[in-house]
Amino acid sequence: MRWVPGRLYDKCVELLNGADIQFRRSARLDVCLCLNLPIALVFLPASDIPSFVGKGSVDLGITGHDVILESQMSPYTTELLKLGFGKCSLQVQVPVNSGINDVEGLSGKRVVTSFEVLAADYFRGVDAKVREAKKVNGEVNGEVEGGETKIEYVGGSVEAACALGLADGIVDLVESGDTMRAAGLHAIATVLTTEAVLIKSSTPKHPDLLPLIDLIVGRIKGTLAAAQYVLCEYNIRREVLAEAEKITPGRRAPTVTQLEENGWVAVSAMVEKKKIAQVMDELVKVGAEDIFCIKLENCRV
Ligand SMILES: Nc1ncnc2c1ncn2[C@@H]1O[C@H](COP(=O)(O)OP(=O)(O)OP(=O)(O)O)[C@@H](O)[C@H]1O
Ligand SMILES: O=P(O)(O)OC[C@H]1O[C@H](OP(=O)(O)OP(=O)(O)O)[C@H](O)[C@@H]1O
Repeated sequence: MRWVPGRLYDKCVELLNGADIQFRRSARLDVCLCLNLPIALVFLPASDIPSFVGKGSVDLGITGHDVILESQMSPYTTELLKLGFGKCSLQVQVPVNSGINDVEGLSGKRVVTSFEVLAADYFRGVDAKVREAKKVNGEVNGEVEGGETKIEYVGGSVEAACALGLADGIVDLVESGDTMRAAGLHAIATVLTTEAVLIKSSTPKHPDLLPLIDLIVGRIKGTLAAAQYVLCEYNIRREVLAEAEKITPGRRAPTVTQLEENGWVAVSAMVEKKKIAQVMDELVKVGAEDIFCIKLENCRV
């Protein structure tokens, strides 16, 4: 069966474009050769990527932090970079009208999920806590009894399980929360937060490829930094330069150039894109003039 592009696909392609990793993918093929580097690209379901990378069949991969944990491949893979997309949370959800308001209330009941490893791990802890509390309260005599939450796997449409009478609660990913609300559910706990990450094998099969791997990682890092930062430039009187430098310290230090006009300098520094409006406002307050910011096309950091 051919793999259908999932939620991470568009952002992955954007990242590859930014890193100038050129490829032409034929409609029916999930493997293609890169046009300008000696590498092959393999398009796989997000949940298969940790195992392909962990076993060394593929040298680098992009997938969710959640699926790396779920596939139990963390010991065999190294997370190199957080990629800033695919952000969501794995949450425990119950019907709004169930009367259950915390995970302790769900302990011992039925939970349906696509994340059976993570959910089982989580509820093992919850069940143990509930049993311990019951013991302390004298509700359990001698050996601990009952209280084990039943975790059942389904591959998709997890949110329908409660309405279908299959579950008392679910563990599923939540991004906007629209799916959860539409199914009449609400979240009572967060198991983990996740985003897409770049991973490599912890035991690479091809050590000779390490320089090429480093080159690709460097390019991806540069693409991410270019998207995250802008270059801010302004002119300022030298006597207030120290104040302005506090506002724009740059990644390492700002570049300061003497202007032809006496007593004035030009400053150039990288500033986080999300902070640039506030930074420009503050620069105006300390007397900076001719302030502008330049979008970064690409960089190496
Ligand atoms: N709203 C969301 N729902 C599900 N996953 C999301 C969401 N937002 C981000 N993600 C991330 O995307 C991952 C799933 O990626 P993707 O959809 O590409 O998987 P796939 O296996 O390739 O396709 P599919 O699961 O649709 O068959 C999740 O494990 C999670 O890390
Ligand atoms: O909070 P939201 O923005 O609504 O997103 C969450 C939904 O997205 C995912 O499903 P997906 O669409 O990937 O399909 P699936 O149910 O087949 O996993 C996830 O399983 C939720 O159902």
